[in-house]
Amino acid sequence: MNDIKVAVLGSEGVGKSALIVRFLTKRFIGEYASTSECIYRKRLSIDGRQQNLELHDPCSQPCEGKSTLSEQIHWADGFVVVYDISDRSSFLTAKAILHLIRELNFGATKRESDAVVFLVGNKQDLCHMREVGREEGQQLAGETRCQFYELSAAEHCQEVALMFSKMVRNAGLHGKAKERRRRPSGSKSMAKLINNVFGKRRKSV
Ligand SMILES: Nc1nc2c(ncn2[C@@H]2O[C@H](COP(=O)(O)OP(=O)(O)OP(=O)(O)O)[C@@H](O)[C@H]2O)c(=O)[nH]1
Repeated sequence: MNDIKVAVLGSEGVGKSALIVRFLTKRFIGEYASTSECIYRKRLSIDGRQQNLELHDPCSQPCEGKSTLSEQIHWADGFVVVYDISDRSSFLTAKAILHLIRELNFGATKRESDAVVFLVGNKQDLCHMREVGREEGQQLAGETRCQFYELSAAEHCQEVALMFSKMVRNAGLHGKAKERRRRPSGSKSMAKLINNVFGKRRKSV
């Protein structure tokens, strides 16, 4: 059985951990300790087939053994690139990441690679503080040939689950066939994940 590897990328504080935790536990906890990057593993049944999912949650802070963005891109079969709709600079970072993915992901065919890159505008509940229009997100997704979602990890449980399920399905179908470099990164069990969601700085919203 092949593992499906999905990297959740984006600048600091956009809600990468919140989205992953929402998907894995159905909960929004609000604060996440992330002093190290980690891979969360989950076994899923997709279209009646058992799949092992590995979700990479990078650490935005400098930390020991931290992988580079290029290494993360080479490792993954699929990408969820996240920005915060209330933070324009995070949108610009997402744009740069999408361009790098397109540049480095040269092995995949166009059809394959289009299906496995998602752009996610998170924190949709903060639309009163919006700095990035929905149309801008849609336009960037069109330009970089990826699928676009606006979501709120805080408020949208089902939508977050649907987005990740679609990614897992697409990455399972179109994942890189070539042998990939594996990052020797720490993995966390679900119990450890729940125990680790404390102690991080709080961003006031
Ligand atoms: N209002 C609102 N806040 C959110 C949402 N998602 C995440 N947050 C908050 O944003 C802050 C950062 O969330 P994280 O999930 O830690 O962000 P991250 O991208 O993993 O951050 P790093 O690990 O530092 O890169 C936390 O205070 C979360 O509670 C959301 O959908 N809405």
